[in-house]
This record gives sequence, structure tokens and C-alpha cells, in this order.
Amino acid sequence: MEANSSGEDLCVKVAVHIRPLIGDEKLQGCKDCVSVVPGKPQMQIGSHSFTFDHVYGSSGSPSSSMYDECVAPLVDSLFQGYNATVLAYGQTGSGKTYTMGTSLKGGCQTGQIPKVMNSLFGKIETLKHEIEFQLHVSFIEIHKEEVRDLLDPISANKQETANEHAGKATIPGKPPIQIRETSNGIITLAGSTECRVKTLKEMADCLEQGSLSRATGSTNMNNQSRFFRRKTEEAAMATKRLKKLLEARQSSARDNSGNLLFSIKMSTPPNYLIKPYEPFIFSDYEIFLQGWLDHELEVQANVHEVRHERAALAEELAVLRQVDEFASKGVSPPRGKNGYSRESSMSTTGRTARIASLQNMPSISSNSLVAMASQLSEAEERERAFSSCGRWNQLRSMGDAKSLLQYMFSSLGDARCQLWEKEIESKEMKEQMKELVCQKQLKYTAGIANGSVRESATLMDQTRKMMPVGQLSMKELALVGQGGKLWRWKRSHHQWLLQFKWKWQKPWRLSEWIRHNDETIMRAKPRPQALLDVMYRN
Ligand SMILES: Nc1ncnc2c1ncn2[C@@H]1O[C@H](COP(=O)(O)OP(=O)(O)OP(=O)(O)O)[C@@H](O)[C@H]1O
Repeated sequence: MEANSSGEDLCVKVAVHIRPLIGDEKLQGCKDCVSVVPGKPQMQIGSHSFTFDHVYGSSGSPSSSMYDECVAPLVDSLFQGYNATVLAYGQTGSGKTYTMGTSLKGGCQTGQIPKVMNSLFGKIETLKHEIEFQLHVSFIEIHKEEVRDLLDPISANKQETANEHAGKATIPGKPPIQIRETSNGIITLAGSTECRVKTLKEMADCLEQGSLSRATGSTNMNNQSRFFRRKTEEAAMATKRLKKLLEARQSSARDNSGNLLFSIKMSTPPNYLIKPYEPFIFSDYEIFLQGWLDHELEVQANVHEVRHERAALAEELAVLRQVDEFASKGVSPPRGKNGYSRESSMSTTGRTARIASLQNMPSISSNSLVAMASQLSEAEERERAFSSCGRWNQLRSMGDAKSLLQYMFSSLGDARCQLWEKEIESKEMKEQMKELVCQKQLKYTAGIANGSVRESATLMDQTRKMMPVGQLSMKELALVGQGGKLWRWKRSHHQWLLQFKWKWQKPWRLSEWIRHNDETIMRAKPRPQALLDVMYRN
């Protein structure tokens, strides 16, 4: 905990490190869009000002003072028994690796971590006679929503072999590490390698090994391919999520009230369970999902555009190289329809400059890439918004949140379907029971002691007495038929003859009797109002 200028204790301090434009950006004529307000830890982008605890780089404080002002006090507090964290946060290519010093090239000592290491071992050296120290290090990478162990010896070996043979960077090692929360609320990385280090050299080796194992390590590829690879991976993640969502949509149905029912099933439901018949309004979530789907589609469209643009650039580069080759042999390149008229009309210097810029261009200035970057930061913003409210706090990533949402939709969809089915079932059963009761009572007397049937409209009126069918005259029976009871008998009597045969003493006589009644019904005049008076006698 530190005290700021106003004497206030602060647990978290935020410092901004502004990096200068790098080679490719300068080549493309990019301009600095960030300025630092003189004498203040404040920076300006357009008309917006942002104030932090420190601003380094550009015309702010020199980067070299970052360690002394921000990190050294934390190292001191470690020796007083406190925990400390330094977190570098920023978009791809913003300079996190450079600032932290995790891309150790030939033992570069400029980043924060190498400085911390030096300071740690310096202090240990002076205190080792009084206190025994044990140092353990671990190194992880969060990549594509997964946590990877960079000190895992298996991945490290595979990495080396793969780099030798295939020249590829991403090699799956052991399964991704799980982020877990202990009962006392401590977040742990289950199964991550912890190496015990005794010397500065051992610790530096760990840092180097981990840096080399990074899937996105800048040591493994040049800027352009790294940038595109990162974007492609992000696009692949988006596609995966989109596919899941589309699958969920395809398997969804709309109930008769127009609400969306998700029937997607998850093999391992998350811990958040919803009561099966909890009332739930889908429309807000539908809107949210619709918005999210649109966003993902837009990202996809942009990725497609970027790929297209990249292919066009690669094509231009190939043509320029060929023209260059012709020129170096002293041969003039073919002109005409399929020739290289535009490229060959360029001056040699112009062509060389264009080749160099095409080789190095990470296409960062491309409009679609800029749009995509802003969309991705919007997604990050949403993720932050999610993780800062209520129960969403328990979620570790946007992926978790989406899984939870899908699970909620799935459970609620199922619950609504079940409810709907049950309602239909119970309606049908009531109908059947009503029929049975009528049939039985017409043959014998009222006697079915079933709660739901007792409650049915037919039997609600206790003042009315059910009459056995034998006591009704033919005319009365005809009226009953006209009122709708007897035609139902006719429709279903074959079924219940089979089903309730054991109940009826002489079913063949019943058939005869119904046929006889049918004939009577056909002859009788319709008088539906008289139905109840016939069925129930006061
Ligand atoms: N302060 C700086 N001064 C000079 N060059 C810098 C500075 N910060 C970063 N760079 C350069 O900018 C490029 C991108 O930096 P870096 O690889 O550290 O970004 P990153 O944020 O770690 O990217 P990623 O998230 O993709 O790993 C590198 O070529 C690096 O050398």
C-alpha cells in the first residue's frame, strides 16, 4: 500500500508507458496521436484528457525512472511480508513485453522484471546471514482464453523440436491450467510449474525459457506475421463462439407466446443453477445475444476484408519482386494485358522502397484493422463490465459468461417446454377423466373419487345429481348426444371397449345400444340449452 501526494493510501497505482513509433509505423507515415500535458501525469488524445499516477515516455517522465518510482517500493514491501503485483495491460504491439523485459535477447536488462531480479538477489545477498530465503518462480501465458504453463518442461521440449523442424511457434503442451478459487477466496493456478531458484542466473534462465515458450513471443516471428497471427487467432475464437451460438439458435424454437427457447445442452453445467420453473423474460437476453451476434459477424466480415487485403498486398509484392528480378538480369519485363506495366514503370528506388514497405507493413493503418481493433477493445470493455457486477464477478472470462448465459437459456427453455407439455398433458387427462366419469356415471352412478376430477367443472355443482344412463329416456339421451357427450362416445367407444372391457359386463350390447342412440340423435331436433337440465337433475 502506498501513499499518494494527498496522503491517501492506495492499493493500486496506474502508470502509462507511451512507446515511440516503431520502424514500420514511421515507414507508413503514422503520426503520434498522444501528447503529455507538461508537468502533469496527464495525457491527451484529441480533446480527451486522462490522468494517471504516472506517465512515462514521449514528453512525460523518462522511462528509466519507472522502476524506481513504481516497482522498487513493491520489492521493498516484499521483504516486509506484503504481496505485490505488477500488471502490464494493453493491446497487441503496445509494448508490454518490452516494458516488462520478458523478451530477453542476449540478456537484455532494461525491462522491469530483470531489474526486480537484480534487486531481489541484491537484497537477499545482504540479508542471507540473518534470514533464510526460498524463491520459487512460475511463468504463465493467457492466450486464446486459456492459461498455459511456460515453464512446463514437456511443452518446452516440444517447442524446441517444433521450432527446429517446422518453424512453428504454437505447440500444445500439457492441458491448459485451471484457474481455481480456494475456500478462503484465494485464486490459484492448479498444476502450474513452480521452479525453485537459488541464483540470479537460474532465475534468468527460467525467464528466458518461458519467453521462448510463449505462443505469441516476438522472438518467434516478425511483427507482421505476429500481428496477423494474433488477429487470425482472435478471428478463430470469434468463429468458434459464433458457431456455438448459431448451433444454439438452430436448435432453438419459439414457443407459442413468441419467446425464444434454447434447447442447447451442456455436458457439464456450471455451478449456477436456476430453479426449473422460475419465471424468466427472454426478450432482454435475446436483444443482448442478438447484439453480440451482430458484433461477432461484423468482426468476421472485417477479418475477411483484412485477409483479402493481405492477399492483394502479397500479390503486389510477388509482382514487384519478379519485376526486380527481370531488372537485375537486364531483361525488360513483359508488358500488356498480363504484363507488369504499372510495376515496371516505377523507378528502381521507388520499387525498392515499395518492396521494403510491403515486406514490413503490418497493415496497422488499414481502416478495417483499426475498426477491428476498436471492436475488440469494445469486447474487452464488455468483459470488464461483466466482471464488475454482482454474480458475474464469479466468472473468470467472457467465455464463462457466455456459457452461463447459454446454460441459462437452455435450462429455462427446457423448463418452459416441460411446463408447456405438462399443461397439455394435464388438459388431456382432465378431458379423458371427464369423459370417463360421464361414461361411468351414465352407466352406473357418480363414484370416481379423484381430486382433479372432483374439481372439474362437470362435478363442481354439488346441488346437481348425476343420473345413471339407464334412467334417461331415449329423448333425453338424444339431447345429451346433441350437447356433445354422445358423439364423443361414438368416436372413442371402440377404444374404450378394448381398454375398459373388463369393466363392462356386455360390451357387445353397449355397441348396439350406442348405434341405436346414434340413430335416435340423427332424428332428434337440436336443443342444446336443455343439455344441463337433462344431465343434472335438481
Ligand atoms: N518504449 C519502447 N521503446 C522502443 N520500442 C518499443 C517500446 N515499447 C515497445 N517497443 C517496440 O514495439 C514493438 C511491440 O512491442 P511489444 O512486443 O513489447 O508489444 P506487446 O504489447 O508485448 O505485444 P503483444 O501483446 O502482441 O505481445 C516491439 O518491436 C518493441 O521493440
